Amino acid sequence: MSLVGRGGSEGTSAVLEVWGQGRLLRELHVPSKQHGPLYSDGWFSLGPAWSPDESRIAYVAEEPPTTETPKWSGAAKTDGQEATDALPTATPKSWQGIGEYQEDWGELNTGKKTPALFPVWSPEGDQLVFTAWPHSPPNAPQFGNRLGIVYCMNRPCSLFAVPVPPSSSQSASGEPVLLTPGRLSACSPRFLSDGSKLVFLSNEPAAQTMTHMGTAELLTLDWPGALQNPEEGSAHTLVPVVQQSDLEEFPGLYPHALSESCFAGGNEFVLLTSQWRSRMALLAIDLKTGKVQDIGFSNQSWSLLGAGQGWVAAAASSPTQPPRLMLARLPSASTASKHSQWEWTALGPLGNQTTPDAVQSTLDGLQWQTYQVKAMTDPTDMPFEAVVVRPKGKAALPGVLFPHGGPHSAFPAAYSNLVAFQAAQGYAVIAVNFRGSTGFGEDSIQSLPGHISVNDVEDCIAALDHVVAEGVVDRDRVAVSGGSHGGFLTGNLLGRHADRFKAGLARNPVMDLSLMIHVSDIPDWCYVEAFGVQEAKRRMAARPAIEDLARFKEVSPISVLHQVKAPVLLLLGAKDRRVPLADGQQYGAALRAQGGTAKVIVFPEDTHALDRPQTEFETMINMISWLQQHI
Ligand SMILES: CC(=O)N[C@@H](C)C(=O)N[C@@H](C)C(=O)O
Repeated sequence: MSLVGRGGSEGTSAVLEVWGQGRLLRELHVPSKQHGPLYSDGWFSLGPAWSPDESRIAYVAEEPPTTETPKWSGAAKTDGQEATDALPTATPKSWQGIGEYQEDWGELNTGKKTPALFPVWSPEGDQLVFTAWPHSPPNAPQFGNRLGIVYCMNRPCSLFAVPVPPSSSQSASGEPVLLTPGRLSACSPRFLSDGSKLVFLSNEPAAQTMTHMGTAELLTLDWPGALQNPEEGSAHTLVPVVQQSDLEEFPGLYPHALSESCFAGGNEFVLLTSQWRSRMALLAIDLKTGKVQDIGFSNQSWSLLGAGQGWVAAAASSPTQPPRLMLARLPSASTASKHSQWEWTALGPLGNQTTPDAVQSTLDGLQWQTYQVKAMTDPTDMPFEAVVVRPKGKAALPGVLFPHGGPHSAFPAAYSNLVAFQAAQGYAVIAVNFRGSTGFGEDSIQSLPGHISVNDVEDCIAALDHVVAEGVVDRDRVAVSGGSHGGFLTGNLLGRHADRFKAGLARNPVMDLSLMIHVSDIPDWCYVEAFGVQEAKRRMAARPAIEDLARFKEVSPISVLHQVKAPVLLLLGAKDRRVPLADGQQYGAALRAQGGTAKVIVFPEDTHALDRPQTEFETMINMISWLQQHI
């Protein structure tokens, strides 16, 4: 039977639908006094889950809101008066106050306050295993607020098991057991089908260093041994952190989570999608040896959809090919270690939507290539890459330099509407995976904090010089475009290399860290990236020192605004809690005040990603028109 959870209407906080035999079999209405809204956001929960015998359901929901009736003890006492107890009549009975402000989990998690459970059922159905995030992270005790969690794998988290109470009982029985002592990070618990092991991910380097993303580890715990004897060091590391790797070598793991159905070949493999240099790779990891196989075609980016009943389903795409549904029969245990045994069949476009002929012929007219670029600042021995998408042909084209956000993320050579659209309009889009991007080893990630506005900026220039020298891009017709930290790079490139760019396009850009630090849901990010890991740990404070603000200013685009010559388009989300609206607005106003050209568009309902369908459309139209006007 399958389960669907949805929000309830008046009086109920959730409805759980039980489906079977192609119809709705049962609806369970949960009264709103029981708990708040149901979670199925893919971070705190994937939605409701059956116990192994399908007799019980576990899910994550918001705790009921706390309300408080204000207390008042009558008039203030004057000198010489005897203290009296609060007057019972002084407490209003007919209404409730709103209670103390409760923090939530920041950008994209507005209103989510106390979920902190992501349960999976133990194989016997007698325990729930879950990930818990402490509300005040032990690696950043200096901040008085809860810190944002989206795109932040550095938030400490642990695995716990809690005994499931008997059906007759209303409350949990027994204390939760910490399964991962001694670790700052453990998440995504998944049981092997035979119940012998718990497989999980750890983002230990990110949690230790505070960089928002890092190289992950894959680990196992014996079950139920881990429950009976949870000791530091009892987890077995299957895939360790990779510090650095050569071009053809495995560069480490960068998954966001393990998928719900991630095991293949009985208990032979765990499957996951991970950044591999400038590509998303589909990996099969041998659960006995930890050997990692890249099982997709290397000219595509992959995304695992699920595995089960002898099959693996995945989506594969490239910058010039929208995602296609791919299916492979799971190889038998004896042949699975040979790469050639993974034979994929393309079933057609994902979502069953055929690509219209006009779109297909436009895409057929595009080409893409990944370039290896040499760094010009220290450390020069670290690899980085640029993916160029452009119309077919030999002529040098007007270029759009396109650095990604994060900064510890990457542009994978996968399909992107925005990039394909700009290439289809005659531009060469140069997506730069500068040093510090994910997918190139932990040393590369750690090389950037403390050097932002220098190394990331100079890598973008080196990538641009490289493709100009290759004859791909016309040096005199270049724009720079990016979002968030990519917007930070856009602003810095426009100011620090003003003669190189004819236009700038920035989406929710970080233009002034000394402004952002006070209002963002990730103030720690400003310290780590501006000062570097060690110095950031020494300085971090909820109330930054004057010298800290000076450094934030120094690395920020706002400090080189006076050198900007290009017109700048700013696309901003009014509900962005990561890089608040004021950051882009201040930049636009200051650019105009010095006689420059700024066009500012504010999307009133948008958050950081600017990804609501109409916003995406308007963003693309405005960007292309800006490019056509100015380069
Ligand atoms: C960690 C983080 O959110 N950093 C922002 C400044 C940023 O660049 N965000 C990325 C993820 C983005 O592309 O929006």
